[in-house]
Amino acid sequence: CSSKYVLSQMHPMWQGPLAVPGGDRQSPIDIVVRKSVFDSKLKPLVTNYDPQTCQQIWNNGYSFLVEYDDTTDKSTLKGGPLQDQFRLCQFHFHWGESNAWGSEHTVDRRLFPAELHLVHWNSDKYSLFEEAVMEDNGLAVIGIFLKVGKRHEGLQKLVDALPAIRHKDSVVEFTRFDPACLLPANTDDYWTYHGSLTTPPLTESVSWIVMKQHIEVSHDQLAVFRSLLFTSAEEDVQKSMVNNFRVQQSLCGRTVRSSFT
Ligand SMILES: NS(O)(O)c1ccc(OCc2cn(-c3ccccc3)nn2)cc1
Ligand SMILES: [Zn+2]
Repeated sequence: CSSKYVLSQMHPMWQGPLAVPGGDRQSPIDIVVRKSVFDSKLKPLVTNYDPQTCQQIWNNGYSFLVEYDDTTDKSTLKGGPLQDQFRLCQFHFHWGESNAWGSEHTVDRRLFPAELHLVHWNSDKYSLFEEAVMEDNGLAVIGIFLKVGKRHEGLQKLVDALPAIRHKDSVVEFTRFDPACLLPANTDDYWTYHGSLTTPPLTESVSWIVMKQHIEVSHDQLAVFRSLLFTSAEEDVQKSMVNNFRVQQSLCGRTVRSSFT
């Protein structure tokens, strides 16, 4: 980007750096459909998730994370735009205080009420997430838009666990959850671009894969997300965990490719 610093309009709740030195591939972005470039070399995504690797669910003060055992290649992502094999380490969501907004990416400026991120790291090249997160081809994140509609049966097990992790830093055991149930029916159609983490440390290490097809969850299921708190049990002022999204960042000349015409 022309400016040396990309001012990230950090949400008030963030302590992170206000400016990212030399940030020219920051996320999220607005996906301008008619400017995306079809790439026939983009393959279908290949996910292989083992529900037995699901370990815990916790509130990290930004979102709630479902964490997977990533010490072996049991839950993996490959194909799509990726050259290497990536291991699933966690998934989490971003959402608004109302159904009118909440997603991080937008499509032709359209906002969705929430967005799911499935976070994977390059296990062909690195041995730990913490290592991969600093490298430019270290991570692959699948972004899936949520719309309010019919109840998502697979999501309910996760929704039922949320009251137990209302406060920041609370964690409960969470097992045998198959993240494949959160994927849309069609995973062949996606946009992909090189970007960054959308929360600190905002490192520019992510191959983003944003699904064209959304999933549906019920109003009540999304309302339980909003019952979570940014704050820990000891704090005297409790703040609802809502609007935990970053605003769109400049494209800085990047091309968004599409796997479909
Ligand atoms: N929202 S998003 O999908 O873009 C997304 C995905 C993953 C994120 O991880 C932050 C993080 C970094 N580290 C870390 C720990 C030790 C050393 C280095 C880094 N731990 N968690 C943030 C945002
Ligand atoms: Zn995220």
